[in-house]
Amino acid sequence: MKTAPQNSPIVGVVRLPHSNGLDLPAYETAGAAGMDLRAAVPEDRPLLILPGKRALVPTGLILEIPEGFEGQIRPRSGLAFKHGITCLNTPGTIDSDYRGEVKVLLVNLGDEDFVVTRAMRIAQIVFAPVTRAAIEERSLAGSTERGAGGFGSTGSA
Ligand SMILES: O=c1ccn([C@H]2C[C@H](O)[C@@H](COP(=O)(O)OP(=O)(O)OP(=O)(O)O)O2)c(=O)[nH]1
Ligand SMILES: [Mg+2]
Repeated sequence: MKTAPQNSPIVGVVRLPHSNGLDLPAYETAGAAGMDLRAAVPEDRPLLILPGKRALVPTGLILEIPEGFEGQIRPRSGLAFKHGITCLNTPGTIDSDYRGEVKVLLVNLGDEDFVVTRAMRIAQIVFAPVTRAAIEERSLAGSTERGAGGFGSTGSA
């Protein structure tokens, strides 16, 4: 089953010309959390990412995410495991009011050159509800058992 349940939020997709011919994001399996995103680089101009370098990869897509949701751009574990390719800013945040092209910031943490070819599945996007909080300034923080302890204060084992 590649379709979503009936009550799922509807995300609009607008294609930019350079995504013509590419599959739209879709869940690959019935229980997949993320939809894979494809690289909209030109067929005849693949993108080379040298070891230690980063690149902003176009998807050719504008998303219209409903208010109250966000898109999280996450790495694909296969690319990370096999090639050391991950998203530098993971999880990348796609705001519901963003109307620019979704881009994926890849970094090559491996030892070898990595070539991004057209239609390659480079990352995945997870849609998630967002809670927007209100900030209230206070003069003192209430006391807790943890207090100011952090960064390993409870021990390492
Ligand atoms: O991996 C990403 C992360 C962000 N964006 C787009 C969508 C997002 O809504 C916008 C802003 O992202 P973010 O808030 O993370 O970046 P910023 O550095 O704070 O930029 P801005 O000042 O535009 O908010 O950039 C992407 O296309 N890919
Ligand atoms: Mg921002």
